Amino acid sequence: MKKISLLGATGSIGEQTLDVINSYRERFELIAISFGSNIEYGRKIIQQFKPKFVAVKEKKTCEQLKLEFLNEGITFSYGEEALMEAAMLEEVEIVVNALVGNVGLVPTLKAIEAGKKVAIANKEPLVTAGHLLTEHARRYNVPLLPVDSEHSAIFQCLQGENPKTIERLILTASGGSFRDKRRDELDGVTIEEALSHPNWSMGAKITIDSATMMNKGFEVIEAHWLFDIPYEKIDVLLHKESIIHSLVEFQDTSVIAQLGTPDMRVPIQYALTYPNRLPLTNTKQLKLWEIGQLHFAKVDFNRYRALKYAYDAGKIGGTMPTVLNAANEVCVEAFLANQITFLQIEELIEKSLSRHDVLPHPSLEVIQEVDIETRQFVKNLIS
Ligand SMILES: NC(=O)C1=CN([C@@H]2O[C@H](COP(=O)(O)OP(=O)(O)OC[C@H]3O[C@@H](n4cnc5c(N)ncnc54)[C@H](OP(=O)(O)O)[C@@H]3O)[C@@H](O)[C@H]2O)C=CC1
Ligand SMILES: CC(=O)[C@@H](O)[C@H](O)COP(=O)(O)O
Ligand SMILES: [Mn+2]
Repeated sequence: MKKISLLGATGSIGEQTLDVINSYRERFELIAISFGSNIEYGRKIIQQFKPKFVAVKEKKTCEQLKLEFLNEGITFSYGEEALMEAAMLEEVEIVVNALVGNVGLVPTLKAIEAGKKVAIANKEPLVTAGHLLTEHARRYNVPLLPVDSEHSAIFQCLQGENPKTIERLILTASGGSFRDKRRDELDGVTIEEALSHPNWSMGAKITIDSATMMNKGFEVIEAHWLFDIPYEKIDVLLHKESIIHSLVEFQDTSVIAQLGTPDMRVPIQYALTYPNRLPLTNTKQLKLWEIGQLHFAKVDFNRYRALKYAYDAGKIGGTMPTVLNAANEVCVEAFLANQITFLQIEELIEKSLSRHDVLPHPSLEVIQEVDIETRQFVKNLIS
């Protein structure tokens, strides 16, 4: 029985992880969950899976649930400490990090320190502090198992291969909600339009990141850290169907790709069962004859400026990716709250990056300071 702690259980990845766990109850046991403010869904998960430990964001939610589940042997806790506790519980073997945002950084470090395998969907900590997470994973000899579809694809393509023979990684990109619009057509786009991803149903934050293509920029940085590949050897390829999830080119010019219908339960389940595979229930098999054609195009960095900022920030390194992520988190939240326009997301990120004096090899403390300072800078600009 694989014992799991699921951080961010009420989100899009969280829900799909629960679906995988539920279809293999004889193999997986949900020991702990965390969630933020979605108490209705959180309550349902507790009723269905009866986890032993529940971490929530607010004290009020914690107190309410304690009363509701009195005498059921469940420990409830709240705040950042609770998230860390959920990541470190003795009996847990694997932590699935399905949180959104940099809030997942410290719990991931703690999970690694506690010797847990980490299935990581939460990409923002890898952008903010990829060096710390990967150094930590090496030091504690713990695997960081990719859940992001592109990274899972690359991970699958690399099984049995010598990493030294990799020529380049090719991340596919759908182009997001506005892929059929020119840059000069992005001026008045609405939140609703931005939230309409062509291929994937995901949480709001990543859907906006896909629309700006900051998501792909984050994935470039994520790939750099997870696979230890220089930025010069990581490409992005526009592929509107999201059927090829990513590709690896080897030195002998062979290219290996991983394909499948867009369903996040595939990479989630692979991370949970790795190095084995299990049948996935209730999903569509890939029928290429029904799709007929797949499309590919080169990325225009002037159209997708956020992607360019991410490459630049990644190459500069140090605290620059921390600034990139922090500014992006504040901007996406502000866009979703109707405080800034879609194009202002890029503008404000560019302003944050260009004023920043990079600090090399930042410690966790430095990263946290830069993160807070950047958020404040962007909030001041917005207000
Ligand atoms: N969705 C997808 O298909 C994919 C997502 N990813 C990445 O996976 C991560 C999760 O994405 P997604 O599932 O879409 O996100 P969602 O917004 O759907 O879910 C986020 C989860 O994190 C919880 N949460 C958010 N903020 C806090 C906080 N401050 N403290 C505690 N818990 C918090 C939410 O709780 P609540 O809702 O209860 O407030 C929710 O459970 C992101 O980093 C994303 O980039 C990567 C590839 C695909
Ligand atoms: C499902 C997944 O992994 C997302 O990160 C997805 O990649 C978003 O699609 P695009 O960023 O390619 O639009
Ligand atoms: Mn992805």
